[in-house]
Amino acid sequence: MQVSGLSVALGGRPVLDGVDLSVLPGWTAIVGPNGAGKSTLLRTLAGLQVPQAGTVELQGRSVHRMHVVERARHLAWLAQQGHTTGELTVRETVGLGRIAQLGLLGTPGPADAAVVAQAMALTECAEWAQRRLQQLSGGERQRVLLARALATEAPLLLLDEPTTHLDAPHQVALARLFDHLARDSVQPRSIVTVLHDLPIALRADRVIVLAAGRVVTQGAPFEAGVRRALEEVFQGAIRIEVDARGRSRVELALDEPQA
Ligand SMILES: Nc1ncnc2c1ncn2[C@@H]1O[C@H](COP(=O)(O)OP(=O)(O)OP(=O)(O)O)[C@@H](O)[C@H]1O
Repeated sequence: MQVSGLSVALGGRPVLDGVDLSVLPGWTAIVGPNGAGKSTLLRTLAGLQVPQAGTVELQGRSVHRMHVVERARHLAWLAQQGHTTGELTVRETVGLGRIAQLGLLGTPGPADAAVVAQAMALTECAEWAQRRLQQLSGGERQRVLLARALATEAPLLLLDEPTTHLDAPHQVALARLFDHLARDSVQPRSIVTVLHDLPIALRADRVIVLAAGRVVTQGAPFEAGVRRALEEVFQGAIRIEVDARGRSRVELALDEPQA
């Protein structure tokens, strides 16, 4: 995906200001302070927010000009407050993801059921297949909505705060799942996540630091420029160090006096 000169204004205020970036294969984490424009950027990449200027292209075509079902075949989007119909069961909800491949009128067959079952297994929600969404906790619902996104088989996943509501083991499992999906030998996916959770974000292949509607920097989490940009945009409230294995480790600067 190629993004050029993207500018978005909401309520008469500029929210994104000339954003240029390329979504490369692998896992990309978008991070930055509250109000930086992260969700707006993701919505615009997903074709849901029309920009005042600039383009978002997938394989040379504007996502904003694609028909909604065609777009769903190319990319899956998970909202920060994911929309669900509480009356549906988990299996039915995940099954909705198949509309991306079948269209609105298609009839799912055994191959579709297998994709749905695999998506539920990957996010560990298969054991609730018959339960209704309204009977699930926030974290459980989040995993079902992620399974719905996986069931689309779209090669690009745009996920807004996918770790929200998840307990620590499931956050870790999700980071491993993103690694696994990005490196799958049969069906590798590009994954873009908006994340406040910096320890998870720093496990991504690539980090985009956004502040005040602009890309401050982008690169691998171990790059000094990325670490410096993060410490700066978060105003010294975090410290990032690189460990012996070359991994970036983040810590809240709880014991240091704030300037
Ligand atoms: N519908 C809207 N009308 C006017 N302003 C909006 C609207 N939606 C968002 N904004 C403003 O746009 C800016 C960016 O919002 P956005 O949700 O993209 O930020 P974010 O980086 O995802 O923030 P957070 O980390 O708090 O989720 C904020 O200042 C927000 O108040």
